[in-house]
Amino acid sequence: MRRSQVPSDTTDQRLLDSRGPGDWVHTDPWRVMRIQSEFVEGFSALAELGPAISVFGSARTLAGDAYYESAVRLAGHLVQAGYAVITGGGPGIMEAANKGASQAGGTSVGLGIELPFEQGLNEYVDLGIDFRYFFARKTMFVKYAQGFVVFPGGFGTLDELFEALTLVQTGKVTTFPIVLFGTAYWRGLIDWLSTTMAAEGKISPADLDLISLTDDVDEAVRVIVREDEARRAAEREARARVAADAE
Ligand SMILES: C/C(=C\CNc1ncnc2c1ncn2[C@@H]1O[C@H](COP(=O)(O)O)[C@@H](O)[C@H]1O)CO
Repeated sequence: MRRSQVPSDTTDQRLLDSRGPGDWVHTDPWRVMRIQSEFVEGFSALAELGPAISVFGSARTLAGDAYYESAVRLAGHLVQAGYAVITGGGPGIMEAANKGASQAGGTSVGLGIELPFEQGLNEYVDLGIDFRYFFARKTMFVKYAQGFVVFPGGFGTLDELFEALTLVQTGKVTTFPIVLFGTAYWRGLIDWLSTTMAAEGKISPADLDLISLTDDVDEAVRVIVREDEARRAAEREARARVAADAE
C-alpha cells in the first residue's frame, strides 16, 4: 500500500497498545490465528532456502556511505561462499545487502515489517515476505540463518543483535557466529560490555567471545564460514555418536 492507502497504525501497535478492561478477550484469540498464519507463511516460504546469513544495520544509511558499499560487497562474497542473504527488506544497509546478493546472482531475501511509515520492500529483494508482527519476523531471521553480520545501526539493529546474543548465550541456538562490522562504531559498546557489564558480573567474560569485530569484508566472511563449518562438523559427529549408540 502507498500514499493515502497506508493505514496510520499497525497491527503490532493494535495488539500491544490495547489495555482496555476485558475487551481484549473478544479480539486477541482471533489475532492468534493471524499470528499463526505469519509463522506458517514464513516457514513455508523459507523451508528450502538452504544456508543463509542475516545482515542487519541502519535503515538510514545512504548509498555511497562506506558501510553501504561494504554491505553490498559483503553480501556478494556471502553468495560466492554459498549463502543466501536475509535482511529486513527495507532501505539502508538492508537494501545494500539485498543489492549485493541479487547482483551476485544469489538468493536475496527480504522480511519486511508493517510500519506506520510504510516503504515497501527494496527493489533488490527477490524473495520477499511481509510481516505484521516483529516477533514472528525475528524468529525467521534466526531460524533460517547460520549467522548474523551486524552493521552500524540504531534501536532496530541493537534489538536484533541482542536477541541473537541472548539466544546463543542461553543455548537456544548453538554455535551461531555474530560479526559486528565497523570497529569505530561498535568499539564503545564492546568496551562497555567488557568494563561494565562483564566486570559487574551481569554476563560472564566468555559471553564476549560470542562476538567478532571487524572492518574487513573478507574477514567477516571467513569468520562466518569457519564457524559454520565447525558447527556442521559437530553435528556430523553428534549424528555418528547417536548412530553408534543405536547399534
Ligand atoms: C526508518 C526508515 C525506514 C524503516 N523501514 C524499515 N523497513 C524494514 N525493517 C526495518 C525498518 N526500520 C527498521 N527496521 C529493522 O530494524 C533494523 C534497522 O533499524 P535501525 O533502528 O535503523 O537500526 C533493520 O535491520 C530492520 O530489520 C527509513 O528512514
